[in-house]
Amino acid sequence: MRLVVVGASGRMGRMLVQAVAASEGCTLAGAIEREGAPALGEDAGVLAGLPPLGVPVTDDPLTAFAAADGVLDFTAPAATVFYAELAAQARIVHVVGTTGLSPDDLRKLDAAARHARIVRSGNMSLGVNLLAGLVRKVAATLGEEFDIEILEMHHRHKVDAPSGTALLLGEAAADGRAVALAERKVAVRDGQTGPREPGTIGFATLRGGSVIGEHSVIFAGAGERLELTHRAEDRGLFARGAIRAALWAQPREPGLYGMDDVLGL
Ligand SMILES: NC(=O)c1ccc[n+]([C@@H]2O[C@H](COP(=O)([O-])OP(=O)(O)OC[C@H]3O[C@@H](n4cnc5c(N)ncnc54)[C@H](O)[C@@H]3O)[C@@H](O)[C@H]2O)c1
Ligand SMILES: O=C(O)C1=N[C@H](C(=O)O)CCC1
Repeated sequence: MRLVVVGASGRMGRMLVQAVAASEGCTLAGAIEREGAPALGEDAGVLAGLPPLGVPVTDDPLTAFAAADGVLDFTAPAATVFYAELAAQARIVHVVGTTGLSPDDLRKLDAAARHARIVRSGNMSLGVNLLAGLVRKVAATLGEEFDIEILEMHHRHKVDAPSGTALLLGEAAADGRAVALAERKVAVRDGQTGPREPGTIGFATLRGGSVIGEHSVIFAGAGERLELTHRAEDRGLFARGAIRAALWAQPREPGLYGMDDVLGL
């Protein structure tokens, strides 16, 4: 499968280039960065700490997409919406790892998925997607007498909160309780908040250092507390998940898929 990495000089972009180079059956068909990015013109392999791959980083996605079967996109919301339209026009697979998308951005991805095969997930790891299934089940089993709180920590460079993973886990909890997350979500507490409103799903965000990604879903009841935790130890995990998603999506019909589809969960 010929894959283009957009955001090729980012933390995830470099991991994706490494993972494509290491994946049998995959070749790096292009490496794209934003206009003016310092990495333009550099070899994508060298940027990723590999020997040269003969693929220079460019800001010309049209040419790259025309010669590709799929695009791996861990960039920023506006860029992802733009690439979704291009990928749909080129009829290639679009794997979206970007988080922090607004409801309007998500509507645009839905529209693009009428023509494109899009796989989007706030977390491409097997562990987190398994955890989401467990959270759904525990939330359904325990009921509202257990308060649900989602705690996450990431590195100091992360720009969105709550994390895409925290929101994915929140959706799973809400789903387990057959409620809408948008109506139950409490993402900020400050000052005289009053007591906790029953049935809400709380989010707490920590940022610092080089933490790759840690998430705990806490079910706090009267006299006991259940905590389910995932710790990512290597960004390569997300990159390998993205390649798995691209290979899975290649023979599918246009549509918007999740990692649960890819992993058969
Ligand atoms: N879903 C997952 O499993 C998962 C895992 C890790 C990170 N992420 C998400 O991936 C995104 C990127 O994370 P990161 O740590 O690599 O960030 P980063 O800032 O290191 O990298 C983002 C890269 O995208 C580039 N970029 C921005 N606009 C662009 C455009 N229009 N065209 C091409 N490139 C563009 C930036 O220049 C940068 O190099 C974030 O939203 C993060 O939350 C998701
Ligand atoms: O480093 C990041 O940024 C990560 N983003 C995803 C999220 O928002 O959950 C996945 C974990 C790493």
